[in-house]
Amino acid sequence: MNNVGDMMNDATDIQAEPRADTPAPTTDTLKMTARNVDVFYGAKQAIDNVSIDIGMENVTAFIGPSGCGKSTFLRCLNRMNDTIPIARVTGQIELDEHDIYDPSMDVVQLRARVGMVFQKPNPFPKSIFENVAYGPRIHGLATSKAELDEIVEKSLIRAGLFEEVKDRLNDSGTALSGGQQQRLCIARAIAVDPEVILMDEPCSALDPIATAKIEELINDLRGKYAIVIVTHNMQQAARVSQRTAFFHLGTLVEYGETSDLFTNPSQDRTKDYITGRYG
Ligand SMILES: Nc1ncnc2c1ncn2[C@@H]1O[C@H](COP(=O)(O)OP(=O)(O)OP(=O)(O)O)[C@@H](O)[C@H]1O
Repeated sequence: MNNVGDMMNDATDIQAEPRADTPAPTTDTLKMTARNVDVFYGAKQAIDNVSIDIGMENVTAFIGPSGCGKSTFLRCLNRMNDTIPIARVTGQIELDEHDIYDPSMDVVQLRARVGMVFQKPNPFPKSIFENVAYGPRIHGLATSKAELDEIVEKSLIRAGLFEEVKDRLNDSGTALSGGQQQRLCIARAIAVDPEVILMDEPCSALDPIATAKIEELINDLRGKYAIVIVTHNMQQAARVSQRTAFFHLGTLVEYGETSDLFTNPSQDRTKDYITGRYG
């Protein structure tokens, strides 16, 4: 299925699944779980009692109107909110059943295991090679130059960029096109061997062709990493994800199979959103 319209047509083929009330992706290997998560910025509450399970095999999309808390919640999953002084997170979030907010958790390691790709491509002002080599080097993943070269090449191949840059690895990463820069950022995340990749509107700064390439890449990476993507674009959620979580006003309204949520939402608020009544 390629778009929401196709889904509507194919609605009769879709298997019924447990719905919003359960946070569990029933057929996936569980990778991350969040329970009763609240996030406050100072006195303002941005996330209210969110519980969700993130599976390994499927891409999970977070959708919802602007300001509903999608990015805030995404950033909880690798403690990126720690970098915002007024942000306070309560509740429990586990990665492979280990509490990521436990004081013994090494946040640098956590962010290698749970990598992040941002809205605006943000390569370091260094060469293409160095952008990818930096993480493996600081995490001690290569014992020789040959090993480091191999990691860089493999990561660029996996990010679908190698063919375009193999003859100019010493050129600056910032000289690439926006779409190439975003794939470089994905290669950078991949290079430290993550288990989860969080993507915060990774295509919002890209043109349609670059967007299509990133979506194709997400499909290729599915199953190799648990992938969570925040997107404003419902067609994109339908194209790349198998699970969708709909957020509204800081709450998780509904979470289920993407095909199910778009064709047969269980909540009125989800229905209003996907039919364009607000947002
Ligand atoms: N650093 C911050 N300091 C204070 N408030 C913040 C901060 N970041 C987000 N917020 C507030 O938290 C709420 C949720 O914002 P968030 O960016 O998570 O929503 P979103 O659904 O990702 O929105 P968008 O789709 O527009 O990116 C909003 O009211 C926002 O103003």
